[in-house]
Amino acid sequence: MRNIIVGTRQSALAMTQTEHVIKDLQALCEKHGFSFEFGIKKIVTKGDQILDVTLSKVGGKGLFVKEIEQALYDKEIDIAVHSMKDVPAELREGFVLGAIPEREDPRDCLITKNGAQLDDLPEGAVVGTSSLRRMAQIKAYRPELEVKWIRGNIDTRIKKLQTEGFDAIVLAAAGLKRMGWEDRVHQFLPVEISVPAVGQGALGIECREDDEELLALLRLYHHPQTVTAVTAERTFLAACNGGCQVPIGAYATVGNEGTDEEGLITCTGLIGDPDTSQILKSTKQGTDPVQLGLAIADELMAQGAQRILERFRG
Ligand SMILES: NCc1[nH]cc(CCC(=O)O)c1CC(=O)O
Repeated sequence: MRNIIVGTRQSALAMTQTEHVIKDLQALCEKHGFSFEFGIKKIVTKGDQILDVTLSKVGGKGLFVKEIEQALYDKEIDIAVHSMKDVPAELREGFVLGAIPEREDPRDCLITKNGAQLDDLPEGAVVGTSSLRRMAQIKAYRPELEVKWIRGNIDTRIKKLQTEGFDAIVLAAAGLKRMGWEDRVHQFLPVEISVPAVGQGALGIECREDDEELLALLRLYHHPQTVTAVTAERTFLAACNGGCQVPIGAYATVGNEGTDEEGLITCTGLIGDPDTSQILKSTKQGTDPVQLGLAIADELMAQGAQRILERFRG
């Protein structure tokens, strides 16, 4: 019986995600005859220590991931559970994403003080977000609203909605759903209004690339459509050379099984300018996620994305 140690950040969301993953893996072990036990080790990351600062100001991709990879390398842990949207384009050498399980709701959502939806917020209402991508899209859709920074874990942000003069906040639906807080959501924003972050709603299970017995289990947890969608999105992101601190979003879906469109990928890429509210967007279809991601990046570059990206890359 091998004891698998799962590393996680200590935020409520990270802990919930990790417990959820362990439950799924235990079920797979039972079903397929693996004899693993699972334990949790909490790790404090740099991203967690500086939650009150705009992350783009402190710079660095993968702020939440570095310390966790070090623990994997030192064999203090065997698995790291990440939100895919926090996973940098390239993993440290010697590590792989052993599984990308089925995606939760990819959308952004709105929680408002008085239950209003985005269209009903009065002129001058203050909307809190911690992402340049959300900021650019909300400003473009409702220019008369005031969009302000709000930082902190989701529980902190929900508290700040009540205490710090915000009328609404925008968060990832997936986090709220995993926390069991879906009933607090006043509006799930259609992806036409807010293109989600690359990988939003998906988890990535990282492990050492030579950990064969663990990889055999994780392979059973892989969700092919999610992998294809996230690959298209991440290829687009990498081609734009942007981490999660630039105003970039992408969202891909894979056609329904058993229909004519099985395997057809539809992907939208977005680069927004939170200063001018200019939005560059392109939607394309194809069957190869890498080519699709690259083609969308090319299209946005042709539309002038470079000028926006340069300002935020730092
Ligand atoms: N950047 C923080 C972060 N990383 C993952 C999620 C939500 C869950 C997910 O996207 O899987 C969040 C919170 C948020 O953006 O509201």
